[in-house]
Amino acid sequence: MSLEKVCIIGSGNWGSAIAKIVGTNTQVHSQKFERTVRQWVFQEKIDGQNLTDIINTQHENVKYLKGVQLPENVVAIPDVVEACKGATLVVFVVPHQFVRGVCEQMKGHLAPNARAISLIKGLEITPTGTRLFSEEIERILSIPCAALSGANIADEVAREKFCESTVGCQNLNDGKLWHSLFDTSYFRINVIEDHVGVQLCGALKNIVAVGAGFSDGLGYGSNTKAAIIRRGLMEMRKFGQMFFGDMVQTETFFESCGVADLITTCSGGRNRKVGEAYAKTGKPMDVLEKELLNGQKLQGTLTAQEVYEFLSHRKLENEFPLFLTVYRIVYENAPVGSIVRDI
Ligand SMILES: NC(=O)c1ccc[n+]([C@@H]2O[C@H](COP(=O)([O-])OP(=O)(O)OC[C@H]3O[C@@H](n4cnc5c(N)ncnc54)[C@H](O)[C@@H]3O)[C@@H](O)[C@H]2O)c1
Ligand SMILES: O=P(O)(O)OC[C@H](O)CO
Repeated sequence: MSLEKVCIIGSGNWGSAIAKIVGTNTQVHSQKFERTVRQWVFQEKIDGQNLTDIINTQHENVKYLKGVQLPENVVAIPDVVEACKGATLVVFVVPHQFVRGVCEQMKGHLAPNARAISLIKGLEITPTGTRLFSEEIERILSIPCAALSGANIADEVAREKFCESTVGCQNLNDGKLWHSLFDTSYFRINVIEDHVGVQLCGALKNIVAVGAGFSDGLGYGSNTKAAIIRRGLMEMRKFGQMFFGDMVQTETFFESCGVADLITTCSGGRNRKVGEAYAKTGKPMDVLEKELLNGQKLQGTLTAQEVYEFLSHRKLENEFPLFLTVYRIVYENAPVGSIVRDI
């Protein structure tokens, strides 16, 4: 049996943390995977040096995951076509606004039996429809795509602090393979057959996290945040039921990708952090993103806008008061205090 050739598309904070796990596991399971893991890195200069050269010599992504050693079998490649050529397993981990462009470049370069997994927390939403990134990847590249999502703040995972994550897939044989690629003693994977629910949770929780940040910035306490989390969870489930019906299982909301991710993201995530700073300073979100995240990307504000456009097109925005309020605060200058008054 030939060995699986793994490639990672993306090298931000989560992309780097996952490269550490994948690079380790291809060595542990050498009967299944080729040792070398190719990682597509969006090229940038750090003090005059290419980020890819730094990763390949120092084995550290000094911009997006400072202080964490990457396995030396992870090879950073700036050209996406070269990185993915002939790959049989493709791990997508780029911020959601870049997925389509990257996929278009990869067309025709993967192995014929390739499979993918999306670690992206976002949805492809337009006023006329909503698509999961697994569907978008399947549509553009004509390969099956599973999803991984969970209560996984990248810095904590990279420092090997115990957590769980959920793989949602349509084919349990592929699920076993993804389990071997990602599961470690500190990153425990549960495989379920609900790739839709896994992705919906990962995307929508980012809107709730921005709301939790507003609450923190206004000085409200744990009770208020718990109320935002509870209402957020209800809206996430309702969105799933309304637009994906039986494809989303209620049990999925009790997995790591569901309530656990909501809790962690509303406590320690970037969306929460920037939401808090917005409530305290009133500076525009894009300015705060630049000031506070050093090139990392906020996903919750964009998702709030995309979800609002999708819902308002159907005159359903009032059915989702928390999602609507986060949108109005960010994009319509609604007072931050409406996060408790209007939900
Ligand atoms: N960071 C986390 O803790 C975490 C955990 C779980 C899931 N996620 C999800 O993983 C996905 C990727 O996030 P991340 O944290 O790895 O990234 P990030 O936000 O840390 O970094 C942004 C990345 O985008 C790249 N980039 C910038 N401009 C680009 C362009 N024009 N085209 C392509 N790439 C470009 C940057 O080089 C960088 O690699 C997101 O959907 C996120 O929600 C993140
Ligand atoms: O930092 P955030 O807000 O993008 O959240 C990170 C992860 O999704 C938490 O699981």
